Amino acid sequence: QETTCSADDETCSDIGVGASTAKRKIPTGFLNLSPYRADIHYDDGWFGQYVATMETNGETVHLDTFFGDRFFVTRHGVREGLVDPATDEQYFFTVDPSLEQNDGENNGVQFVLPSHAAPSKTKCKDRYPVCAKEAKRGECTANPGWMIVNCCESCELKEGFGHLLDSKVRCTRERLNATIPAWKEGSLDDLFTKWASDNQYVPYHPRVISSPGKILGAEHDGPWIMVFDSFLDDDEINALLKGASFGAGFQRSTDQGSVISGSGEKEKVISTHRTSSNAWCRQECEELEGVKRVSSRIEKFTGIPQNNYESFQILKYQVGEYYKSHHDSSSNKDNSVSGHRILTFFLYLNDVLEGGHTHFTRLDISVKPKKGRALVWPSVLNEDPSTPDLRMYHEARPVTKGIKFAANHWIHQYDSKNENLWGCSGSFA
Ligand SMILES: O=C(O)CCC(=O)C(=O)O
Ligand SMILES: [Fe+2]
Repeated sequence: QETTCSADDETCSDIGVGASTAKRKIPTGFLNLSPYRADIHYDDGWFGQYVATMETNGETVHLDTFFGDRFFVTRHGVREGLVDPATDEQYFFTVDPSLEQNDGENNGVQFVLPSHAAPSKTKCKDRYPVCAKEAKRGECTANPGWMIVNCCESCELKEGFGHLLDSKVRCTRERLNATIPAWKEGSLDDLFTKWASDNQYVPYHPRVISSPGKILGAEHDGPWIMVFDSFLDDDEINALLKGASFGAGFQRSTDQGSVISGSGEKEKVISTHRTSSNAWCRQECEELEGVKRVSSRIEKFTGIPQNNYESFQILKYQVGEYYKSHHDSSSNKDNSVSGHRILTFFLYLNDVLEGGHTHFTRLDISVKPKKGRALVWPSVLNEDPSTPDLRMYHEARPVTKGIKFAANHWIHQYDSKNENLWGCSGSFA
């Protein structure tokens, strides 16, 4: 039978967050007849909360909802709304008592996304009712990437930003003040030579694993690869691990799919190449004392400003999990604003009982995870830092016993802070 609940009833808060009056629970079926995979979002009056994905296979998604709940649908993986082409109105669905069916079998409410539902032809559109309010309080300039893409209409009205929806206009190095490269010819050799020979690095226990001509005590002749066995102390490791649980926490790793909207959004796809989970260290995590110490140490080591770094990405591998062979930068010319990832600082945050080695597949060099160790390698050529070094493919071997925690700190050839702020890196986090 029907259940009722009030705002302080826990069962009311699974989807129908913030109910102020008693709400009646009712199952809703969502059926997708359109050719687009579609995400269902609970309308929280703000930017919505993702609840489920509707496939195009004719299967109904069943959700427990409450009367009064409102939902909207977007194209899967991005926030581009699906609209009725006749009216250009986005599909919203309110769970209304008048829609209740009681035919014995199909009790509840049904929402059908019709076959003609499609992304809007109007590109500069508000995707959320709250856009006007957000634009008014200055969000188009404070958070321009997200806002231009999601609240284009309001940002055009408020700031004249409509033309910036086109990522080719919005995302140029000139516009985003990202024209000075971190490395020129020879910078890479100079840096690794300094790390391997200057006494100031001795406390971090440097070791050259591979170097051109086997110079400076390398085990292998090849591109530069170094480790610092005492790079991190326990406080720093604990800070990174603690910060990993802030925000969204560990999520199954995704890849960037292809660009699917003119504004430059890329779909997130679950990776088969990589079965680990990862968390991004942003905001409060980046404020942690230990985390700040690690990033300023890396900045001091490299002489490359923080603006060129991505946030720490923290990785978790359970038994059997791996990351197959890949290159950390794009393997051809990189026309993105921040350019190639030129250097990877890879940090091991624990000792792994067995497995989990980082293996350079084309060089056949393996590095064992060890708590506090940093593994550092370039992804571009010394002679020309705009060209990827294709010898640097590597993989994370499966963990066979225990668990592995590690962190990436990727450094770009150009400033990446404005690129992120202006929504030019394919993700709008
Ligand atoms: O886990 C490892 O050893 C390597 C991971 C890696 O290459 C990456 O996350 O890009
Ligand atoms: Fe990698």
